[in-house]
Formats: sequence, C-alpha cells, structure tokens
Amino acid sequence: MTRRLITLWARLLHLCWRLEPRLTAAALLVRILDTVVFVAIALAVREVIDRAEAGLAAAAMWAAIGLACLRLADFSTFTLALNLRILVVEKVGLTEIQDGILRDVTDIHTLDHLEDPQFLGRVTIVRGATWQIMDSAWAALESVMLALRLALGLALLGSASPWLLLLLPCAALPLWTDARARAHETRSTQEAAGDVRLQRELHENLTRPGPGKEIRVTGTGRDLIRLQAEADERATAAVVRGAVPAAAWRLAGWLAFCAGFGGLLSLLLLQAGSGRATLGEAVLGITVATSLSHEVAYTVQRSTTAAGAQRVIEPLLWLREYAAGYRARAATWTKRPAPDRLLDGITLDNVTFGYAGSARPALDGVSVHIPAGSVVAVVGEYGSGKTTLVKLLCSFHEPQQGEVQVEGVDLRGIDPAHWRARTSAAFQDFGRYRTTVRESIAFGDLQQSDGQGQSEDKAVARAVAAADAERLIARLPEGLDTRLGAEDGGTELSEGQWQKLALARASMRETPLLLVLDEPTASLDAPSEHAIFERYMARARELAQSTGAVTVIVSHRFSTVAGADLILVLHEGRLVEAGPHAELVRANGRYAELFTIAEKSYTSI
Ligand SMILES: Nc1ncnc2c1ncn2[C@@H]1O[C@H](COP(=O)(O)OP(=O)(O)OP(=O)(O)O)[C@@H](O)[C@H]1O
Repeated sequence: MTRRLITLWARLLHLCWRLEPRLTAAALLVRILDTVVFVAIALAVREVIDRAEAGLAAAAMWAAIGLACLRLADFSTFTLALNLRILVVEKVGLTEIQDGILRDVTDIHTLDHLEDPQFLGRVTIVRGATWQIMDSAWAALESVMLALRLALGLALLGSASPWLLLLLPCAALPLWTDARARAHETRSTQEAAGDVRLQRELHENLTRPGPGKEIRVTGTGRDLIRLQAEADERATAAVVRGAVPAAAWRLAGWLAFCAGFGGLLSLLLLQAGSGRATLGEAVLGITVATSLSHEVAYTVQRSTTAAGAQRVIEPLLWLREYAAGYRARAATWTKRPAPDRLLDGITLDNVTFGYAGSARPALDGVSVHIPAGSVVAVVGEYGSGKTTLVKLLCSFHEPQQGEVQVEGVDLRGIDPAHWRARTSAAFQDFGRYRTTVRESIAFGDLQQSDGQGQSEDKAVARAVAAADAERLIARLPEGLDTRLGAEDGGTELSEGQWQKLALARASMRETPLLLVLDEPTASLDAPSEHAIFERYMARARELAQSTGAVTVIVSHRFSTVAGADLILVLHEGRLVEAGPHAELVRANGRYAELFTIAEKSYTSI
C-alpha cells in the first residue's frame, strides 16, 4: 500500500504541475520561502540581542526593523502558501479525481461494475472525498518540508546548546502518540460505518417525495425517525469509544513534549545566568523552541491528513486498477465495426448469463434466431429474464456460455462503441435530465449536432413526432426550451411525460440496427400507448427496409405484443416458446395462458 500511495501522491503532484504549473510553482516557492523566513527570524533575534548587549544601539535597531519585516513576511508566506495550495487542490482535484472516476466508470462498456455493490460503494466514498485525496498529496509533501524546518530549527537550537537537541525525541513523541490515537479513531469509524449508512438512508427516505408517499400511507414516519435516531446514537457512541483513548494518547504525547520543553529551556536560562551562553543565544533558544511546538503541531496535523487519507485512497486505487485491468483486456481485443445493415439478423446460440452473487442464471440456454427487419416481442412473468435478454443484445453484459451473433459474428468481436452507435434504446429505468427539453432529447444522438443546430433541430422534431410528444411539448411554457426539474426552478414532469421524453431520446438515431423498447410505455395511459406503438411499428418497418433493423419490445401489454412478427416467451430464464401470436395461441401453451389471463383482467375492468 505504501508504495502505491507514494506513487499516487507523486502522480497527483505531477498533475498539479502539468495542469496548473504557475500556481503549483508559486505554492512550492512560497513554502520554501516560509522555511527561509523561519530560520532568518531566529537568527535576527540573536543579532538584535547580541548587538544590544554589545552597546551597538543603531545596529540593534536595524536588526530589530529587519526582525519586524521578517515577522510580517512569516505571516504573509504562511497564509499565501495555504491559499495557493487550496486553489491548486480545488482546481486539479475536480478535474483529475472526479472526472477521472467518471471517465473510468463510463469507459467500461459493460454494466457489470454498475451492478456490483463493491464497485458502487467505492465510487460513493471517492466522490465524497475528492478534496481529501488531493489534499493528502500536498500534506505528504508539506510533511517532508515541515520535517526539514524542524531539522533546521533543531540545528539552531543545537548551536545555542547541544542539550537542546534532546528536544528532538520530545518533538517525535507527539508524532508517535498521534499515530496511536489515529488507530483508535480508524477502528471506531469502521465500527460506526454501518450505522452511519443506515442513518443516512433513513434520513433520505424521510425527506424524499418518492418514499415519502409510502411512509405517509403506512404511517411509519415516527418509527423511522426513531430508528434513524437509534442508528445515529449507536454511531456516535462508537465514535466516542474511539475518541476517548485517542484524546488520552494525544494528551500524553503533548504532556511529555511540554515537560521536556520546559526542562530544557530552564537549562538554557541557567547556562545564560552562569555566563556559559550569551543572552542572545538564550533568547534564540527560547524563540526557536517556542515556535518548535507550533512546528510539531502543524507537522502532526499535516502528516495526520496525509496518513488519514489512506481510508479514501484505497477505494480510489482499487477503482483505478479495476479500470486499468479493463483497459488492458480491451487493448487485446481485435474488434470489427458493426455491419452496415442487417441481412441475416441476430442469433442467440445457447446463451446463459447469471448476475454476480445470484444462485440461478437469469438466462439459461436461450437459442433463437431473430430475422433481419423483424419486430420481436419478449414476454414473461416478472423476473423471467426479459430485461436481461435485452441487455445482452445491447452488449451491456457478455454471456457466460453461448454467443449472441450479429450476422453470424459473435457480438464480443464487434466494437462496442460501433454497436452502441447503431443501437436505439428506451429502458424502463430511463434517465431524467434536468436540462432543457431540447437537450434532454438531443442526448439520444449527440452526433446529430452540426454546430449550427439545424440538423439537430430537425432530428429533435422527428424524434418528438416518433414519441407522440408534440402535444406535451406544445403545452410546456417555453416548448423545447423549457428547463426541466422543479428542484432547479424548472418545470416538473409527470412520470408518463418523463417517459415520453425518454422515448423521443431513443428515436434520435436515424439508422439503428437494433431498436429496443423495454417497457417503454409502462407509465402511459392506454390511448398514449396505442398512439406510440402505431408510430413505432411504422418506424420499425421503415428501418427494416433501410437497415434491416431488428426491433425488440418488452411489454406486459398483449395488445402491443400481438402485433409482433415473433414473440419470445421466457419463464425462469428459459425460452419456453417462440413464434407469432396466432401460432402461440393455437399451441395453447404458456403464451396462451398468459394471454387469457391478460384478456380476462382487461374485460373485467
Ligand atoms: N443487477 C442484478 N443483480 C442481480 N440479479 C439481478 C439483477 N438484475 C436482475 N436480476 C435477477 O435476474 C432475474 C431476471 O431479471 P430481469 O430484470 O431480466 O427480469 P424481467 O423479466 O425483465 O423482470 P421485470 O418484468 O420485472 O422487468 C431476476 O431473478 C432478477 O432478480
């Protein structure tokens, strides 16, 4: 860990140098100047007193003026060094750590990491600790520089009296006891982590509109408040359990330092009294030794910052290595571009896939050929594997057995970026972008923007029509320029309206080879759903002609499903039936059963 840590710090400091060379150089120079001023002050004190003792009033006065200037410089360099460091840390930290993690997260073309709690937990830790991580690199550098200052201070003390060098072990004591204190604090923070998470989750549930509805209906508000208060109390108790011995260790360290400090100063004054040292040397000793306590305190503080950041740096290093491992594997792949158009179609050959930690595969030995240009509906009970099938088609996951083939080529051999560029998809857990309506839709295909906004405008208008969203846009206060999201002072949309925007987004691409609609109308009323499917079917047929695109619809609504060319019926991850509606009804199997249940519930409404 130590080597990786030092490498990371060196990398972060190098980045500061590369991204903010002037600020970084200034911060370092001021820090060095600070050390020079520190030594100069001690020497100036000796000069003032020695000259005064020798009766050189004018020389003593000039030395005193110099000392005053140095004091002013000391204050200015300290504050300046601090502010410069804060500026560099803020500027580079945001670019390197926040953006770097986001790049790593999005560059991985599969979704496995985003469904892995270990990965997500680490992302959350790093997101909240950007400043701490970046500052720790500076704290490590400053600890080295401060140690240098301490050494210089001690050398000056040694020149006043070699006895004062005994202050060195005294100065080291608080550093050692601080490390012990930190160990207690780390243990108690780890003990409290579970309750802190629980408390935050409960607090969030109590203050968010979504869970807020459920809490009001079930009347569990008071109970949840009690639970979060209990979690908070347990977390605080754990932290206090660690804080008490930590405070005792620190106190012991400082008491030892103060005892040594007091004893050695007395010794210096005795030596001055007996004429074995000049008054200037005695005052020099007192000045340096006094500021030494501040030096030690600041060195402890900065080295604590550097060492304390290990807790948040470990997740960052883990995430970096995860992404680097992915990049190394990706570099060995020879990927071909997606075909220009589909002539044969997509084939699933004995595809099996299970999520990490799940006992049973979500898809189990699925084999089917989806002809080019066809509209396919996927049906089945909740949890039967419909979304998983769609995710494999989009290459979000790779099968653990079998292959997804596009025109006879394993999808793993096709460049994911190319395949995505030829995929249009609307998912049930769609995004809600708090931008303008136009931007929210245009995200569906950022390639369409020609810099003038003209082709983008045309594409957005076409996508709005495809999603049957013209009336929705017309009713918004500023049409396509309406800013979305009440939390940011914009217009809030209903669930169905957000879903229409997601559908429009999924209609932006002009020449997809795969068009996916995973429960795309779940939040819409029946007439809206009907209107949208009419338009989508028309688009699917158009695309079938132009690119041979395959359209895959996941739906629980049989009015929609019945119009598909091919219906895939999944049950507990297995493909139990496949064929057109009439054939499956005639077969009187699983599909017919589901269809009859759906019809009955519809007629009984
Ligand atoms: N991210 C995940 N991690 C672990 N298991 C998962 C994950 N997503 C889905 N599963 C499991 O895989 C199985 C298939 O899920 P999938 O979402 O594909 O079903 P579905 O038919 O689309 O369900 P629904 O109709 O509810 O959307 C389920 O048993 C589910 O619990």
